[in-house]
Amino acid sequence: MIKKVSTKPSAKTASKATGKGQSKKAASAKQAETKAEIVQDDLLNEPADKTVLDRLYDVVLSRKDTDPSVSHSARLLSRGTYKIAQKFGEEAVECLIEAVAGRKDLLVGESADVLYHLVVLWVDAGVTPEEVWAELRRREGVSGIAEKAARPKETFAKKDK
Ligand SMILES: N=c1c2ncn([C@@H]3O[C@H](COP(=O)(O)OP(=O)(O)OP(=O)(O)O)[C@@H](O)[C@H]3O)c2ncn1[C@@H]1O[C@H](COP(=O)(O)O)[C@@H](O)[C@H]1O
Repeated sequence: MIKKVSTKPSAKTASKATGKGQSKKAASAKQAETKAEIVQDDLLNEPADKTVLDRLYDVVLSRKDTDPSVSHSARLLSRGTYKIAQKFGEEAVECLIEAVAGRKDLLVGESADVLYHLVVLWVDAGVTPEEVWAELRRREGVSGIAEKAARPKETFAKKDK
């Protein structure tokens, strides 16, 4: 499932600020909403390219320890590593199903789901995108075949078999 980027506070948050003596609260909620709308407009002007992943990480990180009733990321993070890993696994399976079925259009959406859930996994584990980019950078120009051939013969996985 694909979800639009939104930094808007929920309608719930704004509607709570009503009634007598609440006008100040209502005004500040309105102000926050206007500010969030500006941020949302800014986001709509951001490029739809690979930099979106860094922005997604920043948004998910900012959701940590926030209200789980307002943010899906906050809800997922509050449920702990097991649930986060489970969701990531489910999305990965849905992704590979579309790949095997040759449904390219659905594979795009499922890929976005996988990346979102991977970012949640990173936030939960304390891994930053920069660490992953650095690892990919380190591997650049190293053939996978050559790297595998250079591995020590006695690997942990092989010992167990
Ligand atoms: N990219 C995503 C994204 N992709 C998928 N999803 C949500 O992931 C959920 C997947 O639904 P499922 O039914 O599979 O999962 P579930 O609700 O946990 O169900 P259970 O497994 O618990 O039964 C849906 O609510 C989707 O909307 C996402 N939620 C958020 N984002 C991004 O994260 C940002 C922050 O979102 P919030 O944290 O919700 O503010 C958004 O602006 C988006 O950019």
